[in-house]
Amino acid sequence: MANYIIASNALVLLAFVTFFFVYFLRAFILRDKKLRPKYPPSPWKWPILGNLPQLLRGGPACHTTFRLLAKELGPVYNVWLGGSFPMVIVTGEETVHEALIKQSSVFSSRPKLLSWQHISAGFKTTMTSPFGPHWQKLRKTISVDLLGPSKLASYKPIRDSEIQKLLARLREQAHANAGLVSPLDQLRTSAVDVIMRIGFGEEFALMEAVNSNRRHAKIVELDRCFRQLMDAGSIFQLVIDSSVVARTLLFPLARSANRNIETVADNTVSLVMPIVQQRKRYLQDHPATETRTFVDALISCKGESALTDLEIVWNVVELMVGGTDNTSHILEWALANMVKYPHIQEKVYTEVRCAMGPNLERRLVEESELDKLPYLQAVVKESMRRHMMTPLAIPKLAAQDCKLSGYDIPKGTMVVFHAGALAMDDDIWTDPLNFRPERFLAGTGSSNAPVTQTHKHAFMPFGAGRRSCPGAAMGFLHLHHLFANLIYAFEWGPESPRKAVDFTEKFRMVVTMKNPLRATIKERTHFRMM
Ligand code: HEM
Repeated sequence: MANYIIASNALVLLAFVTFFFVYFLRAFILRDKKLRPKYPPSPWKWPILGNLPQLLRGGPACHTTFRLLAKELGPVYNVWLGGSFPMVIVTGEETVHEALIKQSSVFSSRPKLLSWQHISAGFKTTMTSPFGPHWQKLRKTISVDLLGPSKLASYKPIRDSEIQKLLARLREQAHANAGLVSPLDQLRTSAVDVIMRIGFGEEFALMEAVNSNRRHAKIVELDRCFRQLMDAGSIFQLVIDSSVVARTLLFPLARSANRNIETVADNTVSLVMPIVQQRKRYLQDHPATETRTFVDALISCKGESALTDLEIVWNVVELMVGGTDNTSHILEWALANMVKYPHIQEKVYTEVRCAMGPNLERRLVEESELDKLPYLQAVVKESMRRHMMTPLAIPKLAAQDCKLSGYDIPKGTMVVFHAGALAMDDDIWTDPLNFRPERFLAGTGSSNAPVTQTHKHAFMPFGAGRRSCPGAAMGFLHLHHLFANLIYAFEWGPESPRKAVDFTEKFRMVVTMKNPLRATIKERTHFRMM
């Protein structure tokens, strides 16, 4: 017994001695500054809680808190959310280029956020998948088979018929409400309908003929799931996903947020799975069928690239959410600015009319005419800059130890590239708070070139580098085409002459209007609906 006590005391003593030896050895080695890791600066932090209190005090507008912190700390800094690693925030153009372009293989992975696993079949979707062969195969399928130029062109009849329906719905709503409309709801219905038809195929659209009410109910249900899925990506969720301390402190809230995600995930799967399985059976029975829809392309991945039914469901849902939420909210911001700045609206309208030529019988602005509308395109871009929809993009993960702007970034660090801060940087943009579409046109400014020509990453609403949005071309096409037709068909005015548009922002992970736009519309005199 005595021997046992002596042995265990000796062990404890040895452990202490080893600990202090290692501690002092490390301190001795790191005395030399060159050997000491140089981490990015961070704001003053609380013990254990790190920077959580500052972040939570900033409320939901933490993208603004992050932007303001950059003024104090510089273009790369750490915030501690109570996890094992800090989160690195990047707000500088050169650092974005260094990370996402020059070191793209290091900064092209994603963190495995707890909530994502429920809505990605365990990180098996394009957006959530870590950098590697699975992501590369998915990304290729999406970029070539679903969103390549010829595929985009093939969806034109769908876009045209949905624009007709959108204009008709707005006109109907205006007639019933003395000219007053709520464009967001109409834009969402349209965006969801277009993406459903592209995603699931015309067979889905044909349900309309069979039972229009049932189809509409399904669209509404799916849209509700899409909205809830966007909420699942809120900044609150990001914080509790990445911080043990936040999860522990806010346990009841964190638990209920997780339950919500599980519920919305179950609802989404129960709605989409039957469509996927039905289409799979059809393709098995008709092997010669041409690949047309998102679902078809994902089902046709064979061999090593083959996806399970659940993976197909979540990949198709991800594309649909990407294609609906952004488009409808960006257009809402653009229309709000048209109401606020009638002279800009008039300029857009004049440009569209000139591009349409003298033939006033024409009813829709054609996609082929969009190239003749540089001012309209600049207005859309300025709306995206001024109200950057995804200011923090989607977080990345450092796949290995590396250096960024001279700082050491350990493997496994979550890195957020702050596109919103770049879009409002007053070292890059003149009067960034002002809505000035001209800044995107050549021939303006002292250098006679648009800002984006000299500052490549100043405007990155679709992210940058390997993980940038594969739907950018589709996104711009939908935005320009819809916006041109909305301005060509209607003159947009305020809800009432004395009520200014409320531009207050609401931030979940995307920036939307806190109070959805309500506006009056007047049909343009030349415009005739079929
Ligand atoms: C105006 C519309 C759109 C905007 C503003 C937008 C914005 C973004 C942003 C900011 C990212 C993150 C990029 C990053 O991590 O650096 C992203 C990723 C993504 N977007 Fe979009 N998007 C739009 C439309 C679309 C459309 C139409 C689709 C597909 C139909 C789509 C599918 C995706 C996918 C799959 C990813 C993940 C890419 C990856 O991780 O490899 N998006 N988008």
